Amino acid sequence: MSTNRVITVVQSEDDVIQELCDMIQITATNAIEKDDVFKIGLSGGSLTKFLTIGLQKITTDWSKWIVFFCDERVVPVESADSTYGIYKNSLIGVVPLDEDQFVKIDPHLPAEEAAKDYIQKMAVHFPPDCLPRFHLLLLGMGPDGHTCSLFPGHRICDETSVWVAPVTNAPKPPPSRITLTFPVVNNAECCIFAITGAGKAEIVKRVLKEDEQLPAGRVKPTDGVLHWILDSEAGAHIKDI
Ligand SMILES: O=C1O[C@H](COP(=O)(O)O)[C@@H](O)[C@H](O)[C@H]1O
Repeated sequence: MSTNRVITVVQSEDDVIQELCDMIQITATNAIEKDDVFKIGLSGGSLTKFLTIGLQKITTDWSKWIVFFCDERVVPVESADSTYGIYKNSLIGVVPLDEDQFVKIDPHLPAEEAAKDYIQKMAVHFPPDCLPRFHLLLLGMGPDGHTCSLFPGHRICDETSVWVAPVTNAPKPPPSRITLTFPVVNNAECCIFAITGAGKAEIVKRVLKEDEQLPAGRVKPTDGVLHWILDSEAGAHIKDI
């Protein structure tokens, strides 16, 4: 099986949010029709802003959503660095998602234990004895080409034995994190990168040239679809690929 990659360049950040949320709505509808549940993984960073704005506008059966994290920072939920904390404050009460629909890390554990605990929590929602297959993973990318908390050159980029790995020395603060590993990311039915801004144009070009030194360039769902949604600034150099 090869990855089906689709690149969409739109004008502005607002257009990226619109395109992203249209895709989320379609993917959720299809998943609920097929499996009676929608299993989605969220990232942090700029995606939190996109979803806070965009998810309010979609039409879906929210009761069927189970929301996981592609990565999470091991910090208290009250911290501005907690990805769950951001979604909790910006989404709950705004869209009809309950706190218990989020599969959250235990931020009181050290990263190693939090990763093991998260694997147990994930296992409740996926069939036994096979890799979890998410309906949708929403991914971001840092200007260094990291995605989830998979940073360039970090040994966990080559981790194949666990679904979720701890990171205790992330080069971007906060240092303590957990992250899905590549086997799980690449087993998803669909992955979407939503990227904006001129600061990411150069790295977008490198990743789309399939530079496998860069973690984002290693996202290649083995039996799924990979979407890149870019604004005109982030997509400025893609004619050169
Ligand atoms: O630290 C993180 O960074 C990436 C990228 O963030 P962005 O602000 O450049 O969009 C994000 O996808 C990841 O979830 C987060 O933990």
